[in-house]
Amino acid sequence: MIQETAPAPFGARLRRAMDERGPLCVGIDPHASLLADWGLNDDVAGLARFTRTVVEALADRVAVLKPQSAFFERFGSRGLAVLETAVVEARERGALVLMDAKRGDIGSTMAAYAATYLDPASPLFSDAVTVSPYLGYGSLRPALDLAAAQGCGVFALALTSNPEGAEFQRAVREDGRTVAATVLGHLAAENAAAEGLGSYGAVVGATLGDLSAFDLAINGPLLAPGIGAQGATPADLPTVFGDAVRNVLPSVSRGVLRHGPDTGALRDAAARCADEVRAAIDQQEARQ
Ligand SMILES: O=C(O)c1cc(=O)[nH]c(=O)n1[C@@H]1O[C@H](COP(=O)(O)O)[C@@H](O)[C@H]1O
Repeated sequence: MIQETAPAPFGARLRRAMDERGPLCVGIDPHASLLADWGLNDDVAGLARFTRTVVEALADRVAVLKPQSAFFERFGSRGLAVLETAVVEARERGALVLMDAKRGDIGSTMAAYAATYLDPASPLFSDAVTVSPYLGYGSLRPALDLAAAQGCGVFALALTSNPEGAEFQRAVREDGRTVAATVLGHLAAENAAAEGLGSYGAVVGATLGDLSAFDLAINGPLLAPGIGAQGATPADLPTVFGDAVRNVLPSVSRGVLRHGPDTGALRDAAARCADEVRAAIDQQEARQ
C-alpha cells in the first residue's frame, strides 16, 4: 500500500531554507528597463532569457525566489509559459517559490486563485502566494485552507512598502484597531497552533520606519520588500521590526537584478545582501 505522507508545512520549510541559505528572497521582476539594461529585447524571448538567467544564477542558493506575475502576464499566454517553466526549474533547484500575484476576491473566486497557485496539479503550483485581504480577511479562507492541505504558505498584505498604503492600512476601525492590526491579528490566530514558524505570513515593508505601534509577533514570516530600489537597507531591519526581526524574510528585486546579466555578479549581489541581513539580525538578537 502506498503511504500518503503529508507535505511538510511551509513555515518549517522556510525556516530551514533561511537557516541554510540565508534569510533572503530575491524577486524576479523583469521590468522593461531591466531587459534593456541587460541588452535584451522587450519581448518574450528577452523575458525568457532574463528569467532563465536569474533562475540558473540563484535558485540553487537563495532561500526564496519571488516571481512578480504581472511582468509575465503582460506578454499573455507565452509570458505565462515562461513563468511556468521558471517556477518548476526554480523549485527543482531547491529554491522555495513565492508567487507574487497579490490576488484577492470573493471566496468562491478566491478558490480558483488558490487552485491556480496552491494545487499541485496546476502548472503554476508554487510554495506560497501573496494575497490581498481587502475583500475581508475571511474571503481568503479557500487559499488559507488549500495552503494548509498542501504544505504551502500564504502572505497577506498588511503594511505595504508604498507610501499610498497607509490611507487604507492605517485606517482605524470602530473597535479602535487599524485595518493592518486586524490583518496581523488574523494571521497570528492562524499561526497559533504551529510548531516553530507558522505558514501564514504578513507583508510588511522595510521602508516604514519604527513599527512598534503594531504587534508583529504573528508567529509567521514577515515578507519585507523595499530594500534596494525603494530606499530601505538591511541595517534598517532592527528599527522596523524590533524583536520580530528573526521572522523577517527581506525581499529585494531590482537591487539584485541590476547586477545582471553576469551570473557571478548576480550571485555576489545576493550573497552580499543575505550577509548584511544576517548581520543586522544578529545585532538585534545580541541586544535582546
Ligand atoms: O508583495 C510584495 O512583494 C510587495 C509588497 C509591498 O508592500 N511592496 C513591494 O514592493 N512588493 C513587491 O516587491 C517588489 C519590490 O521590487 P524592488 O523595489 O525592485 O525591490 C515588487 O515586485 C513589488 O511588487
